Amino acid sequence: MRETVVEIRGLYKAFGDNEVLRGVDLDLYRGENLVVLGKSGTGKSVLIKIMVQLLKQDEGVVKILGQDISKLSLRDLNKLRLKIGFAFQASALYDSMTVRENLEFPLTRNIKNLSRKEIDYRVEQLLDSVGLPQTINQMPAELSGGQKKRIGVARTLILNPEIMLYDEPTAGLDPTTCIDINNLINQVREEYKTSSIVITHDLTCAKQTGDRMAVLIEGQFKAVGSFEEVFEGATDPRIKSFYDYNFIR
Ligand SMILES: Nc1ncnc2c1ncn2[C@@H]1O[C@H](COP(=O)(O)OP(=O)(O)OP(=O)(O)O)[C@@H](O)[C@H]1O
Repeated sequence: MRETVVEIRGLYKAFGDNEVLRGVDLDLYRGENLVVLGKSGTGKSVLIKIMVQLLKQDEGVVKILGQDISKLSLRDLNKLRLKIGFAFQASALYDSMTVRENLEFPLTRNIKNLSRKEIDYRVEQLLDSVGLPQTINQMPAELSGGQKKRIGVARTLILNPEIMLYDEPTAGLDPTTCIDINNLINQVREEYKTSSIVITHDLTCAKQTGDRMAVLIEGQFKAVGSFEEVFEGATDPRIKSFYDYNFIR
């Protein structure tokens, strides 16, 4: 039996007349990478923002690690949020801080009484994991786009999240760097035993990282399954066109 770490049922969200999510059901199983695909503006970011309650749903239930997030006190919600790593579309590093300070920040803000040695160990371990130990004293402005993404992932991992949410991890990167980031997403799963939702437009990223695909169309998941199940022999023209206009390696 697969353990469900995120369970979404009957999720609705509208902004005025704009009905974005119209009955979303989705499960994320422990240890899998689930890719969420959909055209621009279909509500992918809204969905993950609801998962961390940066936005509130109008209707529906989101259970994370067994907890109904809309029923939690702010204190319990904040505790749960620490188990969810949110790797933003832009890497969201603090420009005025070095790489070391960027990584230390979530640690020292959330865990009291860590020794200098423990902090240094954790920062260095994470930088090794993402293959960038040499950047420790650099400023974000000195890093390439791909390096910034890696540091963003390292910073997200520093609190040992059980669930990772990647929002457009390969956006704006050249094809070779995209492959590096896809490999990193897979490596993170192996090394840190995370369960992840990867939001992307990039079908190469989807194919390389995803155990399952979920395609969001008109506010609902219309197809969920392996890459082959969803795309090969797809008859729904909305899914077919998505596939046809992407270049797959
Ligand atoms: N805070 C908000 N207030 C009003 N409308 C919003 C808000 N956030 C999102 N929307 C609207 O919800 C819809 C879905 O937005 P969302 O950012 O989730 O799309 P997306 O699928 O992530 O797109 P992209 O792939 O371009 O990032 C859009 O029409 C957007 O304008």
